[in-house]
Amino acid sequence: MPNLQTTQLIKQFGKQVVLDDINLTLKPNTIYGLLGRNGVGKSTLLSILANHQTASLGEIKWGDTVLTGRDHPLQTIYLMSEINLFNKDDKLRTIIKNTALLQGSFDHALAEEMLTAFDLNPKKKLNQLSTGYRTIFKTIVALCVPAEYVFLDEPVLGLDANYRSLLYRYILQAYESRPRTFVVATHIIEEIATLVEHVLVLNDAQLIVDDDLETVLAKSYRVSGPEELVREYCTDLNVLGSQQMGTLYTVYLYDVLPEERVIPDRLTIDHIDLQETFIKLTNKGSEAHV
Ligand SMILES: Nc1ncnc2c1ncn2[C@@H]1O[C@H](COP(=O)(O)OP(=O)(O)OP(=O)(O)O)[C@@H](O)[C@H]1O
Repeated sequence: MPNLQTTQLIKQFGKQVVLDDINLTLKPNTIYGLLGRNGVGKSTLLSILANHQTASLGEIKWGDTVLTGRDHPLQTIYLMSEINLFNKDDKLRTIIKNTALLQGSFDHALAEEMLTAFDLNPKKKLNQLSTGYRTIFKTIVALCVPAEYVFLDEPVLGLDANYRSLLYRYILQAYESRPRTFVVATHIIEEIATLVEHVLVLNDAQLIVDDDLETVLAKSYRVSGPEELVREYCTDLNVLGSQQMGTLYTVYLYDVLPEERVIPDRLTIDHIDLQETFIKLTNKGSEAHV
C-alpha cells in the first residue's frame, strides 16, 4: 500500500492561514495520534487528505502519483464524517447499506457486534441519536469500511469513560484483525497514549512534532533543582517552559540529553507523560522551538 504524503501544504480561509507548509508522510499500517489545541486545523488537514476540501497550495501524493481532486483513491481513504453526506432522517441500517454499496464492501459482522456492544438500535434514525451515540455510529462505520487509510476525527467525542475504553478496544481489535492506517484526532491525550504508535502535533498552523511515540516520550523531561544548576544544565537544550516553586526551579525539556553533560547530584531529571509534554509544547507564549 502506498504512502500518503503532503508537500508544502498550505490552507487559508480568507486571510487566516490555518495550515502552513505541512510536510507529512502517512505510512501504511500505522496508528497515528493527531493532536492540537482547539481550532488549530486537525479536521481541516484530515478533510484535505480525504479530498473533502482542497488545499490552497502544495501537493498531495499517493505513492508516486500527485493527486488532483479527480483521481483521489476514494475507497482507500475514509474520513469519519463522510456519514454526514447521508440523509439524517435515514435509519442507521439504511446508512450502513448505502455505505457498503458506495465503499464496495463492509464488515457487517463487526458492525453487528459493535451495535450490540454499544446498545445501539439500527432501526433508529441518525438524527434521533445523542452526540455520543452519533460519534459511536460514525466510528463503527469507519471501522467497517474496507479503506486502508481511515481518519477518525474525535472518535470519543461525547462518550462516557466506559464507552471510550470499549471503543479503543474495538479500534485495536479492528487494527489487529486487518492492519491499516488510522489517524485519530483527539483531545483525550492520556487515553490515546496506549493506542498510537506515532504522534503528530499541530500548533500555530505548523506540524511541530512528527515522531514515534517512543521517541516523543524519550525526549520529554522535567529537570528540577536549584535554579542556577538547572539553567546551566539546560543551556542550548530545547526548553518548553519553566516554573519556580519556592527554591525549586523546574524546566521542561523536549530534547535528547547530551551524554557528555554531567548531571549534578542536586538535580532531579525524570520523564513526563504525553499529555504534559503536549501541554508544554502547545502553551501559548512558551519557549518551545522544536
Ligand atoms: N469552512 C471554513 N471557513 C472558514 N474558516 C474555517 C472553515 N473551516 C475551518 N475554519 C477555521 O479553520 C481553523 C481550523 O479549524 P479545524 O476545525 O480544522 O480545527 P480543529 O483543530 O479540528 O479544532 P477542534 O479541535 O476545536 O475541533 C479554525 O479557526 C476554523 O474556524
